[in-house]
Amino acid sequence: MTSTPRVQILNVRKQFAATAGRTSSERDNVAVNDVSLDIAAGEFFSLLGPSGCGKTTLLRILAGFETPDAGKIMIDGVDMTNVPPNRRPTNLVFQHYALFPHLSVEKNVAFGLGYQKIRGDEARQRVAAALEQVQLIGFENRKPHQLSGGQKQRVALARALVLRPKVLLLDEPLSALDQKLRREMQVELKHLQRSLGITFVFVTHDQEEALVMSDRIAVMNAGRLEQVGPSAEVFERPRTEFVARFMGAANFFNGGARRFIVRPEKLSLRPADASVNGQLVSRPVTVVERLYQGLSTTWTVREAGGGVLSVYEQNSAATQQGSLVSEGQPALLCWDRCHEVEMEAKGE
Ligand SMILES: Nc1ncnc2c1ncn2[C@@H]1O[C@H](COP(=O)(O)OP(=O)(O)OP(=O)(O)O)[C@@H](O)[C@H]1O
Repeated sequence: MTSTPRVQILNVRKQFAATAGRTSSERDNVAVNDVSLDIAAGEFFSLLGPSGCGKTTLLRILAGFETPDAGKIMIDGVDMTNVPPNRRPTNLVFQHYALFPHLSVEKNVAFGLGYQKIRGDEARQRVAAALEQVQLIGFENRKPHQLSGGQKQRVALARALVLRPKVLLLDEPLSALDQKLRREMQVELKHLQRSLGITFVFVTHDQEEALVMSDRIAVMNAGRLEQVGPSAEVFERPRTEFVARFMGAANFFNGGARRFIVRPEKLSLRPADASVNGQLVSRPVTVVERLYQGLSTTWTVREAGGGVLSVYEQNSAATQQGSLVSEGQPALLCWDRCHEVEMEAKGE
C-alpha cells in the first residue's frame, strides 16, 4: 500500500485577467496551466523555471494566497482548495523576508503564535527552539536593521518554523544574498530540512541551486510542467529541448530521424589522427575556441555541417600535461553512445 502524498496538486489552473493596455493573447495570461503533482512527506521539492513560468503563482496557490480557477489542492488527503492561508498546515517564506522593522527578532518570530493562541511559556519555548534551529541564539533583542542579509533570512525562516508547518513553502528565499553566502545557506537549509523532516517546496530560477538542494525537481515552462524527477535524472536525462537547454546541455545532434543531446561533460576531444576505440562515437570537428576557467576548460567546436558544440573538460592531473588539441585545428569529437539522450518530439 502506498501512503497518501503530503501534497497533491490536481489539475490546477490559474489565469489572471489581462492587464489594461497589454496586447497579449489569452494564453499569455494563464500563469498555471493544468498542473498535477504529488509531493511526498519529508521531500525537498523544487519548482524550477525561468521568470514568468508560473512557479510563484503555484506556490501562492499552495499557501492559499491565490485561488485556482480549476483543480484542487490536497494536503494529507484533505481538500485545502478553499481553506484560508492561516488555516492551512503551510507557511510561506518570502524572497524579501517581510520582517516587521520595529519589532525585535524575538517578537518577529513570536508574531504568528498569537494568532494560534499560543502564549506564555509555550510561546517562549517555541521561539527559543526556532531561533536555535536557525542558529540565532543571542540575537533575540536586535531589530531587523541590525542584522545582515543572511541573519534576516534566518529570522524569516524561524518565524515560519515556529508555527510547525507540515509544509514549508519558500519563494526564492536566497536570491537577495551574495553568491558565497547563498552557497552556504543552501547547504544549511538542506541540513535543516533533513533534520526537521518537514516537506519543503522551494521556488528558484537557478538550476544549480535546485540541483544542490532538491530530492526532486519540477521544471516549469509557460505555466506547464515540462519534467518532474529526481535532480540527477532531470540533469542527465532531460526529456525536452526546453529542459535540456535550461539545464545547460545545449549540444544537439541530428542523426537520421533521431535527434539527441550529449551533455558537454560527456564529450571529449582527441587529435584528428587518433585511433578511437569502437565503443565510442567520433565525428570530425574544428576547434573554434578554448576558454580556460581555472577548474575547467570549455572548448567550442564546429561540426562540418556548421553545428556549434561545447565540450567541458575538468582540469585534472592529466590535463596539466597540456592539451592534445588547439584552436583552429581539426580534432575528433568523441562520446559513448550511452550518453546520448533522445529528445521528445516538440509539443505545440
Ligand atoms: N497578480 C497578477 N496579475 C496579473 N498577472 C500576474 C499576476 N501574478 C502573476 N502574473 C503573471 O503570471 C505569470 C506567472 O507569474 P509568476 O510570478 O508565477 O512567475 P514566476 O515563474 O514565479 O516568475 P519570477 O521568477 O519572475 O517570479 C506571469 O506572466 C505574470 O506576469
